[in-house]
Amino acid sequence: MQLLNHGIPYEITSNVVDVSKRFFELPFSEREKYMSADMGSPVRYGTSYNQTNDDVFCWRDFLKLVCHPLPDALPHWPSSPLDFRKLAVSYAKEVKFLFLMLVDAILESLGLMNKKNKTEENDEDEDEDKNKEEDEDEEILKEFEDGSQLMVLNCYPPCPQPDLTLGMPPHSDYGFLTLLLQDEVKGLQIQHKENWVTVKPIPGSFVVNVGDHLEIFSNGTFKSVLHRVLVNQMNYRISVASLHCLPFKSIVQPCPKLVSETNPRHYMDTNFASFIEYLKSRDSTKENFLHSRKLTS
Ligand SMILES: O=C(O)CCC(=O)C(=O)O
Ligand SMILES: [Fe+2]
Repeated sequence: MQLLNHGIPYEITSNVVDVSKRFFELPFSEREKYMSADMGSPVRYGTSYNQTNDDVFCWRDFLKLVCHPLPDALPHWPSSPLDFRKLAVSYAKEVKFLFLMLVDAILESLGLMNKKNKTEENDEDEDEDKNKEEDEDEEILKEFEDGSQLMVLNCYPPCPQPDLTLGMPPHSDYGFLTLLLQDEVKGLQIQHKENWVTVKPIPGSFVVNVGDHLEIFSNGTFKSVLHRVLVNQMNYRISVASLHCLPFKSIVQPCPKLVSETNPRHYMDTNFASFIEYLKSRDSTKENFLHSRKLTS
């Protein structure tokens, strides 16, 4: 899905793409300051997926920025280019707000949002049950507000032999939703009915990708989307992905209200620790993470 007319000023999206480009143009000595093998680091620069244990490298540099809680993470973000933090922060805040609007709509589409209706006059018993449900629904939304946000700046340099490699191999995103901004260079493809379809870049628009957690939470109503990135001989390509999840410590599970005798749960509980375990043990012959959380009956 591509999202247009989302209300985020074009200046903010184009500035974050521009400052990302300038970060990747810095001398390596400046960029390498942010290299870290620690997956929990608030800022991490690297190549491929994980240059310490990938067998085959992808044609990609990345900078990962933890965005939540922002006051703790921000002092670790790059201070060069000089306007980096300012532009990345204003983008991160806008995109989080947009994510929450999308969550609200998704919860409603799943029948999980009973909007508070303060003006309506109902009889009192009914009111009490209704209020309880409304409170539970507000709780879910509150958890998303406190949820984690990870921003990934991707840079795919021109490649002399693009047919021999990929910018990113096929994967689905860990997390609930990813809001992805791409520059005007083609490269992103999503899998649709066994075919790879190129997503046409529309300046200022967001590609919204369903992540593994939304598939689990919705008990399979939403399906996470497999995607990959091609590289080309001519152009640098920049993308900025904002991955949104529940708080790191939360258990992700099919929403109890969506599970019933006729619609049993299709996924095990999961959390961030099990994902890290999976990443460490990953080899290219293994099933993907979501698959490893599926219940078979
Ligand atoms: O560069 C892109 O278009 C996709 C990036 C992506 O899939 C990711 O960062 O997870
Ligand atoms: Fe992705």
